[in-house]
Amino acid sequence: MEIILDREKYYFETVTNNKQPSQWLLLHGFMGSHHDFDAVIPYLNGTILLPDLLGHGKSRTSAPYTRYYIDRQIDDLAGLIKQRMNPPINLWGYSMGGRLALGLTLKHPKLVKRLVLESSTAGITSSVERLNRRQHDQQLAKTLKQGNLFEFVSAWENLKLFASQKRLSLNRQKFIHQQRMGQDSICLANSLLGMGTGTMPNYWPQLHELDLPVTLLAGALDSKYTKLTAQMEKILPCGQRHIVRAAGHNTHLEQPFMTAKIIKQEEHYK
Ligand SMILES: C=C(O[C@H]1C=C[C@H](C(=O)CCC(=O)O)[C@@H](C(=O)O)[C@@H]1O)C(=O)O
Repeated sequence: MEIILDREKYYFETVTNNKQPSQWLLLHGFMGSHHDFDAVIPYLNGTILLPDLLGHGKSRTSAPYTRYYIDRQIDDLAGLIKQRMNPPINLWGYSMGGRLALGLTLKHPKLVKRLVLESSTAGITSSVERLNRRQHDQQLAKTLKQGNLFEFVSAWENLKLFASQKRLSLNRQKFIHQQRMGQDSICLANSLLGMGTGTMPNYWPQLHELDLPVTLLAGALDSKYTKLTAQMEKILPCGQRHIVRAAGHNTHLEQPFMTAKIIKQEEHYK
């Protein structure tokens, strides 16, 4: 299905698992798509909306990088929730999708009743680190703008962050590789420039405002995001962190059953 949000065409799919009233909006990560959560969806209850985020999958655009600013995308997704869902909803973001989900919940708190942040962050607090990250992302964007998608994806897949994915079945590795190789390199470059981790606001000072249940997920093999989620849990009034054993950054891909079990276990209490 497609929807026009602030003059941009978004593609999304809807899965209805059962007659449970739960509503989920699932936001994929960088270079992902609505297929990102295929392995975990069968374990969820109710109705699940899966958009391709701006510049990803079938939501391609010729818009400049400024259209990707997180605040613009937050308002796009708020429009999707208001027009196609019955808020407040359950919102689950993975990695880049988690940064977007956090920003959406902070800006539109009435739309979200529960937030799940998988392997995500509230941004970079140090202005020097932010500048360094922006410069790093600009270099990555330059590679993509030169059309070197294969070179970019190969380097990305060899990041330490994704080392555990080399233990996945060849089918699963092929799935995620093809999902990345199927992207538009110019759109990816603009996504990095417009809403990279160094460009987004620093949300850390606002975390204490979130009075809704927040489930924090991190893979036991992902040392960077296990530390980041521990810091977030200390600040969040209703934060609950779970470490997914035998998983790295992408817990829903590497351990879909355990990831879903944690999500549903928390659902029981809320
Ligand atoms: C490389 C780092 O940060 C990137 C890693 C994860 C995020 C992401 O969405 C990855 C999705 C995937 O490939 O499965 C990405 C983002 O938030 O946009 C980060 O830039 C790092 O070392 O933190």
